[in-house]
Amino acid sequence: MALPIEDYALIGDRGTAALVGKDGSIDWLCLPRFDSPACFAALLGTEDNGRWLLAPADEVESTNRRYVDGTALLETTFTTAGGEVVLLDLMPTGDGRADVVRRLTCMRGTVRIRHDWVVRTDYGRIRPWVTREHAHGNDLIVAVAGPDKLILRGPRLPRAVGGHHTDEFEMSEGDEVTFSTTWVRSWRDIPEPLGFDERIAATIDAQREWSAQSPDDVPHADMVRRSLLTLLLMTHEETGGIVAAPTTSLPEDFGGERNWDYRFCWLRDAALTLESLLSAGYEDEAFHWRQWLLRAVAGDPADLQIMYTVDGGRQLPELVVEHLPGYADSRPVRIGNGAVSQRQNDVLGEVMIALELARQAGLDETRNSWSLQRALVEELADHWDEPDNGLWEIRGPQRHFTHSRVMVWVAFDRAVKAVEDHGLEGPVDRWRELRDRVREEVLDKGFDSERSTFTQHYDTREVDASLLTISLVGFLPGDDPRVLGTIDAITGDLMSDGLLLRYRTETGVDGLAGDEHPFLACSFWLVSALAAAGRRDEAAELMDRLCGLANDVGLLSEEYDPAHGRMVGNFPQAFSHLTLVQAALALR
Ligand SMILES: OC[C@H]1O[C@H](O[C@H]2O[C@H](CO)[C@@H](O)[C@H](O)[C@H]2O)[C@H](O)[C@@H](O)[C@@H]1O
Repeated sequence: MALPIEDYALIGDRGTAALVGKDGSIDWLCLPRFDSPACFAALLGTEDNGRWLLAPADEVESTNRRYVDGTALLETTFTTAGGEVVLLDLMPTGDGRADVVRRLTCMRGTVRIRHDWVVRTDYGRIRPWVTREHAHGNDLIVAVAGPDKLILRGPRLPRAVGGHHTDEFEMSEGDEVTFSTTWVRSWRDIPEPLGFDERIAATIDAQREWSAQSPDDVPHADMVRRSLLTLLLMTHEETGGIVAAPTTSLPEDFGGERNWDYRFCWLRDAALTLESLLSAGYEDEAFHWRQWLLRAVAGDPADLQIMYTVDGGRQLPELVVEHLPGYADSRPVRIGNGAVSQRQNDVLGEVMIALELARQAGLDETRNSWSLQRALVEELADHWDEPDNGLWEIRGPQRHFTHSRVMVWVAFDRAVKAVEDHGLEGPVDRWRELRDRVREEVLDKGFDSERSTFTQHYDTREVDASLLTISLVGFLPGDDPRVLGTIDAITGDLMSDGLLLRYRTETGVDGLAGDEHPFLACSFWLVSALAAAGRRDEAAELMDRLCGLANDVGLLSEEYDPAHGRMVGNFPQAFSHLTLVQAALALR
């Protein structure tokens, strides 16, 4: 059975990423890309759905984990009655290969190690054909199934027992062994072995150099650095696509149906990620992502999707993986995401904010990049008053969500600014007129003057935590009485054990059964909104609490269950980490 979500840590090579458990088992890995089928899928099933374990065979007295400073290399220290062994896990970056490297070093005494290599391709369903071979001067194990070939290398190879490859061996103080699993397309030759020391050193150097730019003058600077590195791991190096999370179907409600696939590039999540990276001083990523965006949305602006595959593809149909029981029995396990065909009117606003920040950071518009933005704004100008599914991607009826309407205002506002402040060309009078019209409409229809709060949509008196962004995007000042009233209404209605829910599911607005837990990004937005309102002490106090919810290696999932002190939902989630960075910057 899978571990609690918080007992996993992330390693990755910016092509894909793996979850490594505190018990030394890699329980989730999709190869070669974030959205490829998993070949280790024990996270959503059992060991028989694929995993790679390296850990003491004897009882472990204590386990300590940390990332090697300034990097995403994971070090797990296991202490047993007999001694201590350190497991280093990484996926080397920058070489275009797909390898997982695991190095065990015995620091003290004697430790017996258990090795279990279980490859199951196609999301844990297919047992590959496994053979022992000899190539490049070494024995190795090769697992082949359909398009996939996985190669296990190491000084001591496990033997086939009941569909697993297992082994036990003893390590004494000073001993070191390094194993690797390499993925290639099944029709390719077995690649050269890695120079482990050189690849480990190069990966450390590259990640340290990148993370050294992370701001030090912010509260929780270590968490900010870890968040930025985590966002980097979710940015596909070759294409520039940014995934919302590297997992699918970690439940929002244990045992429930709220299980979604996040291994795709949402324009919203990616634009917000970019906004955080730019605000923290990372500018190179902006160019890369803008190129991804230009390719992904190229074509008729009417065909704009709210999410794409990592390479900008448009097909991600939502399917159910029947053979996986799901994390903590939470069915269905889904791949693909039906929200792809939704109308979400906020998305262009988020994209325009990110691109405005990129301009401010000195990234010049090319003829192509501006004409695309202009075409998208024009498309919105023709459809700006249509109802939508909102940023929470509700599966109930479409509505005029106030947050979406505010973000429509943002899209026109940033388009106007592009003309006024950056000298770009466009029908600015039309955009200005629409901007002002939608603003009046929001203030009229999206505000409940009796309660002195903005509302979730135009036909309700309910609130929604997304309304906290109203001041953050510049629609109203942070200390405007309507913003302050909204903060109070949201904290009054949506607080659960000191953390914010997105909205009240009891109203049935989202069209789903079951309930959910506080959504961490909303509480980070509250930190930013309180800071903008001048309530810095409250903001700082909440920020301290939120940072304290991260697991032992600084990672956050999508939601948190305060009653049981457990992480919930896909993990780690870009939304949580990017709003953490924004909140820390708001408190700078
Ligand atoms: O809550 C129902 C919806 O949950 C997912 O959407 C959430 O995650 C997205 C990716 O991080 C984020 O952009 C969105 O704002 C969140 O609500 C899921 O992708 C949807 O299919 C689902 O309806």
